[in-house]
Amino acid sequence: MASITLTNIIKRYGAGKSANQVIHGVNAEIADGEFVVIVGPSGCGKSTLLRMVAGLEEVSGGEIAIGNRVVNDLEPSERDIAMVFQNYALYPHMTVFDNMAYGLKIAKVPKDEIRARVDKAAKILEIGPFLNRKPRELSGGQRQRVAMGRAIVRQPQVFLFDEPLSNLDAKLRAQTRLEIQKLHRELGITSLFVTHDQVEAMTLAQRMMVMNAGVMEQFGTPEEVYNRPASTFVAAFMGSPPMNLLKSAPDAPPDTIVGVRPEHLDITPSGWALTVEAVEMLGAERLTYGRWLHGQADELVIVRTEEACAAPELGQTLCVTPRPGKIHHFDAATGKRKDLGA
Ligand SMILES: Nc1ncnc2c1ncn2[C@@H]1O[C@H](COP(=O)(O)OP(=O)(O)OP(=O)(O)O)[C@@H](O)[C@H]1O
Repeated sequence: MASITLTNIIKRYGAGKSANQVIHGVNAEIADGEFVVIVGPSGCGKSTLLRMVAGLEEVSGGEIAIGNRVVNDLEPSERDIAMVFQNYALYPHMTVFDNMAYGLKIAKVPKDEIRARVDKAAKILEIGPFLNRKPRELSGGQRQRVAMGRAIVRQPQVFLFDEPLSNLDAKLRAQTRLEIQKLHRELGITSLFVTHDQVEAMTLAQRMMVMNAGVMEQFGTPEEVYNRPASTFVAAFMGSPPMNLLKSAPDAPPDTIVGVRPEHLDITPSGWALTVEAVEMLGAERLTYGRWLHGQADELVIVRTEEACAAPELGQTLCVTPRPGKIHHFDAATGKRKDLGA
């Protein structure tokens, strides 16, 4: 196993005047055995970052080290990594066993050893009964497990996952998420996992890197990222519905955006007076969308309450108060959290 160190990583596509820089100096230290998720919206550069660690993309600047070895100039096959892709990339004409064994055969691992490693991985992933089937005879979830099995048998220092769950339906995705967690607990292999799905990121990550337009906005545990977002971008990206970000809250310091999560607004006899515009019933909870007119300002505020609370009527006035200690302050010019480091 090994740590991964990213030092001032830069990526440019193209050259000269048409060069397009898509990664702008990422620094991160991923500990030996850690499970780190790279999350961010489409186009933010997460796949590019992962592919640079894999050696599938060249690094334009900076240094990537796996363990104590700088790998910038090493071929993917020399990096001691295994990658699991979104589309599984299984060989259709080979059995499950042969798909899992293929990399080992190429590496001239002895036959007995291959058999033992494939059997062990098949047992962990519960795909033993399918070893003689072809990929087309498997469900999407089973194929995804074969793809993971192929990575496991190589006993790499590092696992790289590129949106491996996005082709699965919601139920299977949730189940496979649990299996990946279990796998990581059992094998303890350093893992980098790319997703655009914040729920996947929150549930899988020991720490997560939140990317925005080629910049790493925050690197922290799910709790840190949710409870102390480093910027308005992170505050809005993590959490559904997102944090309310108010440009002109009364009593706020000048040039400050005030953030309050929808679940941290309590309905009170007085407070911020919202006009209810929409109510959504989501089962265990209810979302109320209210317009807050105060001074020159006109802002939409989302309130999340338990389903048991009385349902607000459209058009009624609803007063809410942020819960003490749950208010976030961001710099209006930069979007950065104001009490960072405090
Ligand atoms: N081969 C390429 N040539 C030029 N630009 C590229 C290339 N690959 C990616 N890009 C650009 O780099 C940026 C980052 O792309 P990347 O695929 O890493 O984003 P992503 O966060 O993984 O997005 P998605 O979730 O949609 O896959 C995008 O603006 C993309 O258009």
